[in-house]
Amino acid sequence: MIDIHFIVNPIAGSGDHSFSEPFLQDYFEADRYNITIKSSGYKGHAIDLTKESINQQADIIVACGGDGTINEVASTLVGTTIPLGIVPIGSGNGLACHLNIPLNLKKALYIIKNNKRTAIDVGSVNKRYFFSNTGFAFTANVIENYEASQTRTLLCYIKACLKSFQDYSKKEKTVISIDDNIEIVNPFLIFISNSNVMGYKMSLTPKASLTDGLLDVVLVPRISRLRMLVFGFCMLIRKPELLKEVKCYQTSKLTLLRKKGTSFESQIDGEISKIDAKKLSISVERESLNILV
Ligand SMILES: Nc1ncnc2c1ncn2[C@@H]1O[C@H](COP(=O)(O)OP(=O)(O)OP(=O)(O)O)[C@@H](O)[C@H]1O
Repeated sequence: MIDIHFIVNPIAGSGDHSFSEPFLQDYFEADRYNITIKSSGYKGHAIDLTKESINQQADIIVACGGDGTINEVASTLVGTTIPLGIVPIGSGNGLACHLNIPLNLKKALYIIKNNKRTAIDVGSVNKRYFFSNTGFAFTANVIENYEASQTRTLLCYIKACLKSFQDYSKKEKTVISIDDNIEIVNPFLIFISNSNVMGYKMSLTPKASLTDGLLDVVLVPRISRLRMLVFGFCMLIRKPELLKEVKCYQTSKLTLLRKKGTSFESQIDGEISKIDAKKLSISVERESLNILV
């Protein structure tokens, strides 16, 4: 028998999800599969549910949600041999999009049933894992405004972007040094990505690969509002490097040092996260997560 545990975020995306044993048994026959369904009740709960499933010797653990839920489940699975399945019922679904996991529920379930595994790279910021991306300044502010809107739709995401453009000039002064050779005063954006999709099929790092042992970095210094709009357009056409102020490169590790500013306002896989440390060590662990694709 194959034990599959589904960890469902009931509020992900539209928040209208019906996972029941009879429904899943239409895809996973009762004589071959044991199905367990767990529902997360609050932020971070999926971590404990995954730990419990590991102790219960699950053969496959499936994250049903968006990038935030995947982060919680996958972070707990790194270093184990248990493969992660993904049912993308979130809003942005960035990692699922990179992996070509269909948004169609039935098709996503067949991918899990096929049991085809691949190992992907995993990013880490001061030992916190990210699978899709992490970012500072504008990208963190967008997520902060998005979370405050309480509704996870594309329209709310666009409104969060517009509000973040307005907020930018009101932010406290920050000075960030990168690998001791680049110093940015009030950066507009620092974005570090493992995957090639941010969410809603948008991308700042279209050339990123989940298996190259590298992170794709996008740095945008302080720019005028007009240049911000041009940058927004370049992002929509997936060519951020067209703006001459933008620096894009790949690396396996980097260090950010906060020389001025009270904390690193950051987002990790689309969830806001304030990091008080002065120094951030960001790196990639090669092919450390098994995933069903
Ligand atoms: N029952 C719950 N109530 C409130 N928040 C929850 C609950 N269960 C999980 N969460 C939190 O909801 C947040 C958002 O989840 P998730 O990322 O899966 O969906 P999403 O934001 O709609 O999708 P995406 O990240 O792809 O845009 C996560 O931080 C998760 O920890």
